[in-house]
Formats: sequence, C-alpha cells, structure tokens
Amino acid sequence: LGRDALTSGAWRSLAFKPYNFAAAGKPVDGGHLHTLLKVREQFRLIFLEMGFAEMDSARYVESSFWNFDALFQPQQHPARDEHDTFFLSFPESSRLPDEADYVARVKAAHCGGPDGAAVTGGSRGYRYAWSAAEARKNILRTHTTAVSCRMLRRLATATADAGGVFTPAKMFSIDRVFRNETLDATHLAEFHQIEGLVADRGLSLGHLKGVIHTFFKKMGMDRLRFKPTHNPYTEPSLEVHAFHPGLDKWVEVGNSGMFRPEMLLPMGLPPDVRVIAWGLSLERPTMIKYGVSNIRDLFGHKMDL
Ligand SMILES: COC[C@@H]1[C@H](c2ccc(C#Cc3ccccc3)cc2)[C@@H]2CN(C(=O)Nc3ccc(OC4CC4)cc3)C[C@@H](O)[C@@H](O)CN12
Repeated sequence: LGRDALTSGAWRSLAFKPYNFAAAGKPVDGGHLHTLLKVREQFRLIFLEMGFAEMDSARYVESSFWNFDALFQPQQHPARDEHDTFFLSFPESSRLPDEADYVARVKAAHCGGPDGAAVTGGSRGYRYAWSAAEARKNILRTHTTAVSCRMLRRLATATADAGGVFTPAKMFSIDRVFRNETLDATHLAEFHQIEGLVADRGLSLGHLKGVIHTFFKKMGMDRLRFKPTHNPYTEPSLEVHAFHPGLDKWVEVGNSGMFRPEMLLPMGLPPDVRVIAWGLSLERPTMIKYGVSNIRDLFGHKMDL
C-alpha cells in the first residue's frame, strides 16, 4: 500500500484476510553460547580429560613483577614498553609480594653476579640495576604465563609447607590477555590465550613433545613439527606447527618450552623439578574452525556462526 492509499482512506474498500489467532508465533531463539565460548569449552574438556586442573586466572590487571620480572624477563626488554603493553595510570603501581626473600631472589637473578649465581645455579643473569619501582607498575597482563607463574610460586610454597615433599602438577588456563599492538584483520588489542603446564621431576623435551602431541591429536592434528625459537622465560623453546587436514597445509599452532632455572629456582621449587609448558590462542582455531577471515566477525551483531 503506498502512503497515499493509506492517507486517502482507500484502504477502507480493500478486503483483508481474517486474522488467524491460532497461528504459531515465530520460534523464539532461546539464546546460544558465543562461538568463542563454545570452542573454549571444547579446549577445557580436552585439558580435563588429560587430567589437568584449571588455574584461577580471574585477574586482568597484573603487576609487572608477576607478568615479567618473576619470569626472568629483563626490565629493558622491548615487550615491556608502552607500544606492546597497556600500563595502568590508576592505580599506577601495586605492592611487591610480601615474601621479601622471594623478591630478593628474583632481583638477584636479574642482577647476576655471585648472588645471582648462588640463587640460579650459576646463571650470569642480565647484569643491570633491577628496579623495584619498575616491577611494581600495573599493566593489563600480556599473557596467561603470569598466572602460571603465580601458581608455580604457590606450588613451591606448598612444597616447603609440606616439609619439602613435592607433588607433581598439571594445570591449564584459558583467559583474556591484552597487547598494545596495531589492529588488523587478524589482530585485536586483546585475545584469549590457552596455556598448559606440567611440573614434575625428570621431565624432558620428549615429555613436552608428547603432551603437545596428545593435546593436538584430540583436535584431529597428529602430524606435528617442532621449530626451535626463543622466549625470555623458556629454554629450550619450540614453535609448534601442525599439518591441518582440512586446510591441507602446515599451520603454526602454538609455542612451547621448558621454564628456565632463573625463573623456577628463585621460587624455591626443588632444583630437580622441571616445568614444561605450551600456549596457543583461542581466536585462531575458532576462526579456522568456523571459516572466519576477519577476527572482528567473531564479535558484535554479525555473529551468525
Ligand atoms: C601475539 O600473538 C600470539 C598468538 C598466540 C599465542 C602465541 C604464543 C603463545 C604462547 C606461549 C607459551 C610458550 C611457552 C610457555 C608457555 C606459554 C600463546 C598464544 C597465537 C598462537 N598461534 C595459534 O594459536 N595458532 C593456532 C592454534 C590452533 C589452531 O587449531 C586449528 C584447528 C586448526 C590453529 C592455529 C600461532 C599463530 O597463530 C601466531 O601467529 C599467533 N599467536
């Protein structure tokens, strides 16, 4: 009906179909899990069936101490400046952990010298004047490895409280992390990191490769390649590549390594305890699984996946 037919009253002479009040209404969409959260649940189930316990990762604001210093990441490392990391203006800084002895060992590890070598089993450290003020600066955590760090320190103190009796641990986390980087079709200022770790005596690179094989095999990827790389807090470090049957090509699927003694020994873990860990993102597998080319299509109203 054009506007004039309505305003001129011509509609009065038209025959309208009688209302069918018995007609069923449009089915109401009862709501559904966001695609990312569906994939997060799938990863969570993979970890749980592998016997991993979930870490408490509910802390987006972190101190530089836990996000960087306790991980033996030096204060002048490029990842620690403003163009990679979001620093908070208020509260600008937080207190260092109350355990002054632990902070002192972290400082010694960074400073190096005889004190550092004594704490880290001989590492030369970075030989610079470590600043407590720098370590106190608050940031939005750049990786969930900060959570792993807190949990490993807790494992070390629990071992001490148990009179030195160490209990092995398998832990994971899947949560948001924040990077101050240029946005593009596949990068946002935040993403979800997935991280798993195993702490035990006698772990080797073979165990690291084995646990990663088991993890990715549960996603249908059983052809893996490990490529040497570098992380400040792991040595050795390995990039993980997998042959994706659907895409019929090799895909970089994550990063991994063995946490360094300069990180573990200051925590007070028994010197023969090794920690292997690996990480990946949640967005990358979700985009591949659902054929999303622009990461922004994972968010907002266009979500009809
Ligand atoms: C700044 O961005 C880093 C992110 C993110 C990432 C990288 C490293 C870690 C880590 C770690 C780590 C290392 C040592 C010890 C502890 C944690 C975590 C996330 C992904 C890691 N990546 C990534 O997720 N790729 C990926 C993962 C799964 C997947 O499955 C699909 C079904 C087929 C497909 C792809 C690799 C690349 O995408 C990389 O270019 C982007 N990376």
